[in-house]
Amino acid sequence: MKIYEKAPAKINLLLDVLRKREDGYHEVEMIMTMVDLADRLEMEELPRDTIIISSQVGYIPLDEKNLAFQAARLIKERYDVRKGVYIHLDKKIPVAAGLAGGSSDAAATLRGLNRLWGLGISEDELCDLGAELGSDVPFCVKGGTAIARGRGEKLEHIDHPPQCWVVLAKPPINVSTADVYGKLRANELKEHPSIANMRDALARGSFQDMCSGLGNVLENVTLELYPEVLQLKESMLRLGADGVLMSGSGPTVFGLVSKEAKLPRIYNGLRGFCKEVYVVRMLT
Ligand SMILES: C[C@@](CO)(OP(=O)(O)O)[C@H](O)COP(=O)(O)OP(=O)(O)OC[C@H]1O[C@@H](n2ccc(N)nc2=O)[C@H](O)[C@@H]1O
Ligand SMILES: Nc1ncnc2c1ncn2[C@@H]1O[C@H](COP(=O)(O)OP(=O)(O)O)[C@@H](O)[C@H]1O
Repeated sequence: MKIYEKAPAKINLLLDVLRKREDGYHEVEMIMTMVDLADRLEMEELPRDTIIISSQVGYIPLDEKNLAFQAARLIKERYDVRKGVYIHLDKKIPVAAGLAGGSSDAAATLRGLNRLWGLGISEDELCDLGAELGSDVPFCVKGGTAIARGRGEKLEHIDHPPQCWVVLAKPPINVSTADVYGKLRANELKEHPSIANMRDALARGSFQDMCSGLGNVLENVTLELYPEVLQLKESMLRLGADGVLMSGSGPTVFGLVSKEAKLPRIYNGLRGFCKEVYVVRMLT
């Protein structure tokens, strides 16, 4: 039997860091939501007790470094499953982009293998397993729109954003999340974006207030390392996006757009100097 799972990308409408913790992670407050750009996973049981990963792209690891591999190994160990699985990753989400592609693949693997092997694991338990794989995996297990606290694993679901277009542009650089957090001076942050205002904007369905409430304290760190990300932000605004922000640790920049008629100008303008541009919808 073959089963399929979609693994959508996330964006951070808001990302605040409260402090650095003793364990090296940062205490965060984020508002995350999913967009309609997804990897597609195909999973099939194998007669041998092994995990095999394949993908149509050549630039991700296919061994135990792959987060889908780690998710399959974890679920097999924890639930004593002595069966094998073949997982094909049809990658559509840009890699190391701040869009949680790997985390979403891990989450989709947990959901998929729970189904394939009829394990009856609850969604909350899948989230706990996911937290062992990465801070963003629990959110990717549940999806929706949520405030994520702790190191990202404590979730509170909130209202979805008002429907709009999301333009994603990824410059040709790979950003390491650990590097960006490592360079952040969390105790010296002067300004913090307001979770309360953003939550309120979503509750009221106010597109305008959502755009003006966007904020990400990791942005300045990545902008300093890669000035082209700032150029991308400025171009998106100039071309007519209503609100613009870097997602996660970057380097992908997203623009929120309410009017479809604005899209061709923004898309064509960005494609002039950035190969990876996607126009998608919020996944509500
Ligand atoms: C920044 C965010 C925002 O959504 O996303 P991305 O840019 O990676 O998509 C996340 O916080 C990333 O989550 P994720 O990519 O799952 O991170 P992990 O694998 O758990 O951690 C990678 C490294 O980032 C740092 N890290 C991560 C999360 C956190 N709350 N504090 C940290 O300091 C740690 O140095 C850790 O070793
Ligand atoms: N299934 C996967 N898809 C993409 N990248 C993966 C996967 N498994 C492991 N990786 C590795 O994880 C790193 C981060 O990738 P990704 O999750 O796409 O980025 P981000 O953390 O910025 O959202 C990359 O360096 C990549 O080599």
